[in-house]
This record gives sequence, C-alpha cells and structure tokens, in this order.
Amino acid sequence: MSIFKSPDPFSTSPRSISRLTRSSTPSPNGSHSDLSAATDIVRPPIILGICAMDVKARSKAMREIITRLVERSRGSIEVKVFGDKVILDEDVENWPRCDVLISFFSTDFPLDKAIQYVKLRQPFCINDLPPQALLWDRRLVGSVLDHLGVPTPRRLEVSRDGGPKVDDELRDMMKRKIGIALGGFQVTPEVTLSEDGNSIIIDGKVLRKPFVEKPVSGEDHNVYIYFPGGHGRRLFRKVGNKSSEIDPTLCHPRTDGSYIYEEFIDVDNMEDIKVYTVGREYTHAETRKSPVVDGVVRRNTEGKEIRYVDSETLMCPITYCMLHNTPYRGGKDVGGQDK
Ligand SMILES: O=P(O)(O)O[C@H]1[C@@H](OP(=O)(O)O)[C@H](OP(=O)(O)O)[C@@H](OP(=O)(O)OP(=O)(O)O)[C@H](OP(=O)(O)O)[C@H]1OP(=O)(O)O
Ligand SMILES: Nc1ncnc2c1ncn2[C@@H]1O[C@H](COP(=O)(O)OP(=O)(O)OP(=O)(O)O)[C@@H](O)[C@H]1O
Repeated sequence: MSIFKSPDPFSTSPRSISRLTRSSTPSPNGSHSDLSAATDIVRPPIILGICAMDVKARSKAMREIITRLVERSRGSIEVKVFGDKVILDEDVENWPRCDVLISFFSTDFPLDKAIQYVKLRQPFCINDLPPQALLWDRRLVGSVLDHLGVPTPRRLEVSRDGGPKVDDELRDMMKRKIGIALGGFQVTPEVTLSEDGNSIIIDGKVLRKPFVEKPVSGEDHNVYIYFPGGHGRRLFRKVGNKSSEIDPTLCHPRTDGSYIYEEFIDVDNMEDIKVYTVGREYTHAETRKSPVVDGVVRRNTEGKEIRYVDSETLMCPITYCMLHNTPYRGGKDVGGQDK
C-alpha cells in the first residue's frame, strides 16, 4: 500500500485551528505575559482511499490527480492506494480504513468484495459501486439509457441465456434511484437471415445490414459489423497496433451466445468519444479514431493511442444534455459512444 502525504502536513492547513491562549505561568521576570502562546490544534487529515487495480490506480493519469489533490489540500488529505495485493488477497476487514473512497471496476477487480468493504466501513463514496455491475451486461446498459431517455441506435436483442441477471439488492437500488424495473426472464427468440442475406430477422422484426453485433457481456470486446453483400469487420481489444480487421466471409450472425444487434450509425468523421467522468459542472471526455475505420491504432511516442481533448469534446451535445438533464435533439453525428 502506498500513502501519499502532503510535503508539509503541518503547513497552514485549512483543517488546523490556531487558538490564542492566556498563560497562567509567570514569566521568568515575574510578570505575566498577556498572549504568550499560539497553539495549533491539528485535526487528522481526511483519508482518501483509492481502491482500484494497480494498472488504473498507479497509472500516469491517476498519479497526476493524486499529486494535485495532495498538494492543494496542504496536509488535509492523505491518500491511501490499497494496491492489488491487498485488494485480491486480504479480507475486507483487513483493508485500510478511509473517510472517502474512490473505487471502480476494471479487469480482475473484485467488485463484490469492494461492495462488502463499503458496507463494513461506510466511507463517503465518490462513485457508487453496486451500479457498476450494470456495465457487465450491455442489455442492462441499454435498458437504463432507454429509461433515462438517452438516444441510442435502434437495437434488437437475442437472449439465449434467459435474460440479464441482476442481484436483488441492485434491482431494488435501481428501482429506488431511477424507478427502473431491471431484469426479468426472456424467451429465446427465433432468429433467421433474410433470403438475400442482407437482413437479420428476430421474432419477426427486421434489421437491415449494415448492423453491429455485440456480445451481451460488456467485457467481451469481440464486436462484429455485418455489411450488405456478405462481408464484415471484426473488432477486438487492441493487439499491438490493430483494433479490427476485415473478414470477407463474415455473413452469418453468431449463434453461440446472446447478442445485441444495433443499426450501424454511418458518419463522415468516424470518431469515438470516451467519457471518463461526468459531474454537474465538469466532464472529461476524449475522442479518437473509431476502430471501425481501418483497425489501425495510431500511437504517440510513449506508445499510448493518440486521442484528443478539446472544448467540443468537453461539451459534446450528448454530454451537454446529460449534464443539463435535457433531452438530446441535436443533429451532430457521433460514431459510437463508449460505455
Ligand atoms: O475502459 P477502461 O478505461 O478500463 O480501459 C480499457 C480500455 O478502454 P476501452 O474499454 O474503452 O477500450 C483501454 O483502452 P483505451 O481507452 O486506453 O484506448 C485499455 O487501455 P490500453 O489498451 O492500455 O490503451 P492504449 O495502450 O492503447 O492507450 C485498458 O487496458 P489497461 O491497459 O488494462 O488499462 C482497458 O482496461 P481493462 O478493460 O481493464 O483491460
Ligand atoms: N451502432 C454503432 N454504429 C457504428 N459504430 C458502432 C456502433 N456501435 C459501436 N460502434 C463502434 O464499435 C466500437 C466498439 O463498440 P463498443 O464500444 O460497444 O464495444 P467495446 O468493445 O465495449 O468497446 P469499449 O471497450 O471501447 O467500450 C465503438 O467504439 C464504435 O467505434
């Protein structure tokens, strides 16, 4: 576990109170000094816990955030990064205590354990943990977006697994928070391809190519795009400088699992927008080339994929509407919204 502390924890901190006291002890020359001592009562710093996998918690971006927080708090915030070993190997009873918690899921992160920790210690949570489980199932994300009135491409679902699983606590929480009833059993629909091979028919509903086929698992990045005429593009988690490849034979949708089929949104300037954080007065998002364009990942000299942040990114229409809680009515095309 690493601990970030202010370089000078006793500097003029907003959490230390200076109090003037009247001395009751005579001074060496026999007189009483009126104001003889200024005593600092230093409150203990707020402990901010970072409970995320090391690849995120110790990333360059997170280090920037933590360093600034610690410097600007001038001793009033102390940061504890839990670290992979503690998170994975220790029982939550042995995890460090904190007043405020930043915790989020990424690959291999034990979300249930982190939820147990929050129940046990009840820190102030910057981001809610239980709803992060919704991101594991694209069907649940779609339902929440529909419920909130966020526009998404038209989609059809093929559930061969009985439908998304939501645990009772999360279901109740979402009902309370936004009034949505999540989950419910889904019968496996009948799926066929039209005679010309250019449309998928799901329970009588038709979706024409080009369409996008996404595994229901949000952690499965093998997204396929089917184009009219019998070819397609397979997307995958970046491997070196590749993020997708053309498949001249990709014609028939997969039948081995559960998938979402989405209308393919064709836009001129195919860019993805990845929104990292949304607050009431602040949002941070980055754009980069969509993997659909050619599957070639452009990297900078540090080896990171090239991305852009500009004022438009910070105030894209969808982000703007979500921030201001107004329905999206703009005409700007967005070639795929990340998460
Ligand atoms: O969703 P997130 O923020 O958790 O990050 C995802 C993924 O984002 P996505 O899901 O939107 O594609 C990141 O791709 P980017 O958004 O940076 O392009 C990828 O970074 P990456 O491959 O190193 O990226 P580059 O080297 O090309 O810059 C990262 O891998 P980690 O290295 O393990 O952090 C993934 O984390 P996980 O899913 O936990 O494995
Ligand atoms: N309906 C769509 N129309 C056009 N392009 C799309 C559509 N849906 C997704 N895409 C493209 O496919 C990419 C992958 O889709 P999506 O983000 O849903 O999958 P993912 O593997 O979970 O990606 P990530 O992990 O980056 O979120 C998107 O970044 C976008 O470029």
